[in-house]
Amino acid sequence: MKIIKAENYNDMSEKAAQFIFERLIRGDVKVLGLATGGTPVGLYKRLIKHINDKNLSLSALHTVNLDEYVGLSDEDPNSYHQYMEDELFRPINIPRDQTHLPHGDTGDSEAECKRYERLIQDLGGIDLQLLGIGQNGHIGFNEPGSSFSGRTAVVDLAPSTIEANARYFTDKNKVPRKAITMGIGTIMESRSILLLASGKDKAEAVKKMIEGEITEQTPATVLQNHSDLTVIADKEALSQLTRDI
Ligand SMILES: O=P(O)(O)OC[C@H]1O[C@](O)(CO)[C@@H](O)[C@@H]1O
Repeated sequence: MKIIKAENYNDMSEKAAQFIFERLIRGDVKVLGLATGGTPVGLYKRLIKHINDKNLSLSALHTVNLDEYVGLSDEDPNSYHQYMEDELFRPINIPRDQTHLPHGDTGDSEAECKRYERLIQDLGGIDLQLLGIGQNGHIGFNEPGSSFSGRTAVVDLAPSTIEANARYFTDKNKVPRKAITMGIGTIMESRSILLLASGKDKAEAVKKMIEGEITEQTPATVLQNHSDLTVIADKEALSQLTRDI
């Protein structure tokens, strides 16, 4: 595991944008795994600028997102489809049939999970997967207790996750209770992983992820077993580590 310490959120975002952009330019990343949530917003802003300033062609790139809420259509303003349109896809020139997310409203989520898992395999797997981390140590929407060998599946969201994500919804009662998420087994097969964390709210989860016992009760601890994991986190998120970075 490589840990890169950032001064603050902006510094984390710039370091992460550089990290991804360098690998895109080198052609190392043909399939890029993307994340949603508050954490990567600053990274996406900067990545857009790097891509557009350098006129980098993304014509061969495929992206696969970690998750989507069950019950929301692709057009729903709270869907992760719309988040990705707003935060990354619209401002860059990427073929839309190469940006992939699970669909939340197919009416047959089990079949959708199978389709999405197969798609990832058909693309040849993920070269670089971007992750955030939940305060309870979740990755994607894999909540505490999720199997380390899980594949893309429908999951129930933890009450704390519903609470944390309510800030994006006008009505807290409208936060979906279920999501489709890439499984931990699927995520762990990514050839490289980049995890971002910012702020003291994430410090306990980050400490467990880096120094804690590997347990399904804290999903992110499985990342200790990954052979190519980079963590870019700011000082506050790293503040509970017992060792100095
Ligand atoms: O970046 P945030 O908003 O703190 O969210 C952390 C994690 O929680 C999720 O948003 C899911 O609740 C993940 O997608 C994200 O990685």
